[in-house]
Amino acid sequence: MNGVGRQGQRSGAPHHQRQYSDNFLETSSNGRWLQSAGLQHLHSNSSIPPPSQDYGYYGGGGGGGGGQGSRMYRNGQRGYNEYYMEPSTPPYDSRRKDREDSPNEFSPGLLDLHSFDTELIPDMPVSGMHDVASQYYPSRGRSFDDSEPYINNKQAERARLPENNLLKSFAADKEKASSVAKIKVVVRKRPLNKKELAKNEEDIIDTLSNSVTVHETKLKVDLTAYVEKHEFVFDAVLNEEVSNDEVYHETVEPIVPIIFQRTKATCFAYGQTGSGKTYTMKPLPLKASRDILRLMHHTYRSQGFQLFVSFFEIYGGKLFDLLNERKKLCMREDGKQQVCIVGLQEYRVSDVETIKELIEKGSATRSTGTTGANEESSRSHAILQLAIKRAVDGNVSKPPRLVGKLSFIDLAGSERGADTTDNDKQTRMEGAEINKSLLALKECIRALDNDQGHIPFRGSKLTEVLRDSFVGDSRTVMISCISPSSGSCEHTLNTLRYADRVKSLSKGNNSKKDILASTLNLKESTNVPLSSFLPTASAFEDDMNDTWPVQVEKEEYDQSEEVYDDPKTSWKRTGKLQQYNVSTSEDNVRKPNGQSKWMGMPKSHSRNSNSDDDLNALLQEEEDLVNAHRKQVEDTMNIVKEEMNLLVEADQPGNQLDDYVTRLNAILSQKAAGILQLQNRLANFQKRLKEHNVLVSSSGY
Ligand SMILES: Nc1ncnc2c1ncn2[C@@H]1O[C@H](COP(=O)(O)OP(=O)(O)OP(=O)(O)O)[C@@H](O)[C@H]1O
Repeated sequence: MNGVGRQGQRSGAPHHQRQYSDNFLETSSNGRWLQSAGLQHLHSNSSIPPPSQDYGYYGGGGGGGGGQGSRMYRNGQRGYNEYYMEPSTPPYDSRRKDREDSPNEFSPGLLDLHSFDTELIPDMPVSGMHDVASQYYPSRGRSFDDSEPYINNKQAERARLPENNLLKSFAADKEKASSVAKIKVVVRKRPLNKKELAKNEEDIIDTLSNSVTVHETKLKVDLTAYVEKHEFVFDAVLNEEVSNDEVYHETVEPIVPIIFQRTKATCFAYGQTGSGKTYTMKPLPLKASRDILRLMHHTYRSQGFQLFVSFFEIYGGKLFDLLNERKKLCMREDGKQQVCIVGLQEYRVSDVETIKELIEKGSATRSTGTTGANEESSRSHAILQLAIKRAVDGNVSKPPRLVGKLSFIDLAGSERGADTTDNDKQTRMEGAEINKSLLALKECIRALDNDQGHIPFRGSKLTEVLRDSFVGDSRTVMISCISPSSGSCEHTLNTLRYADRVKSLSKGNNSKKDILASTLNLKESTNVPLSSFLPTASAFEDDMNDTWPVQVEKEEYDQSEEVYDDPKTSWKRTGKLQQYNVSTSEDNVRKPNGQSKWMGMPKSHSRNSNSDDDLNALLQEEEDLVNAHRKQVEDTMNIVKEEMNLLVEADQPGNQLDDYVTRLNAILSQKAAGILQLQNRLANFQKRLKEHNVLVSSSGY
């Protein structure tokens, strides 16, 4: 079964090879993120390296391209540094001695509660905003490296436009930034690995556009096999052929410009052990740094922005500085509930080479071990932060204040109790701690999902760090990594369900898209006999175009019971549902006054809905709807059961197990009550329908 991912979607674009054979000279997408941030004028085509190539620098499966990639990187980098960077040499090299003496060049700063300001700098005037590129080179394709020689008189004149024009340009960037989704959830499927191939494990994941389908083989009581299909829709789904470059384009690239707009952004990878989190996360900070430096040295030139890097891990519930010989760190909360990490060293950097070395050093220091599922498993949560700072009021004698921050979190992999039987005591203890923190993360997600006033961020060190990602003017990208193998089916479903839950958190911001996505997800879990298990692209398309989204959206969003109480209006609204395509009509978006799209359907579509066929179809749809909901509730219960298992793993002295159990029990009862309510509604619906039937036949229809 071949997954068809985003590649297929990009018509006309050259087909990307796997990570190890990336097209190093590919420029078609170089300007995409700039475009998305309204900065397309910075698009480069020549003397600097493209912003997001994968240089094969990091190991793993991508190693094949290392040689060429590294060469390309060095060549390109030279050109880049010549223009923008102070001369730089690696941080721990004796050749650097002269630079190390200069605190401005490469200065590890010891951070404490006072100097590590997690609070963003107040909005500052942007006088003297240096936006040469947007003034001089509005067209795509011009490299900003060679901007100066091309300035002609007209352009120079434009450059002298009053300052309020520059302010407008800044405001436009800001506006563009606000259009980036608050939470973006992306799924990445990795290829089958050697171990899985050796065991003849099947690829059970299909991807199409931004939907992913898991084909779960199950047995009936009479032992006949059948396949249960679980469908999910996310903001993006990346299949096994997608390169790390493409992952960057899809995830981090659009949020890079936003951190100059006083925003904290976080990208984290989630998934079972061995699913590809580290492989996915490792290249991202370097790619982002490259883009940040470009912006700093061009669009925001002379603005006094500085870039700082820090890298630490959470291992066994404790924090360690990965750039300072694993020094133990403390986490504190200040009066404004901002989390500060006392003692964390952060490095001021101004060139990509240095950042690369810091990342490599930190990664090498990270705690890894071997688990049953991954020989080089990350046993900690690693957090790499890129902070943009600026001197307040241009006063360089004062410590610079934080402008924005981009955090990369490579979570340790989740494991089931069943996977850990081969592990030694240490590994099991680590696993318990990892599961405990992931459980705390899920608790927070659930609390946010339920709009609970209290979000238990203090449940673990991990959630304390992640607090920034979910509150205030933040942007979050979650990359859910999944294995394609049949042996990982249960894990994969758990990962996708939680990803789905995180996605639902962004509904408020991105209503139309998310409503559609969310409703489509409710189509998941359709049973099909094994014999009919022949998925095709067209079959998927058919599925996507049916009427489910409309119905489920109503079920999910319409809290107004009166919509159901009036059979007459209900009939008018629901007749010929197939004609309404959720994804295209503005009317379909839920209105602020609580009315659903149903109330706003065009009259011309509301007429001929009185035939028996329609009645039966409607009844069938309603039944299907309730069944789908019931299935979803069952799935939720399965998740809770799975969490119970995690809980047992996390059962360490001092953990408040009872609290967890009580909360999980409450969720279970709530879900059970939900099922009951749905059943009652169905019964009520059927009763009203029968009455209506009688009415319709007696009136001569
Ligand atoms: N998309 C991919 N293409 C090729 N190889 C991959 C891909 N994703 C992961 N791999 C390979 O799979 C193995 C496991 O990946 P990785 O270490 O990133 O998993 P992980 O989720 O970080 O695991 P853990 O949680 O145990 O640290 C590595 O050898 C990696 O190179």
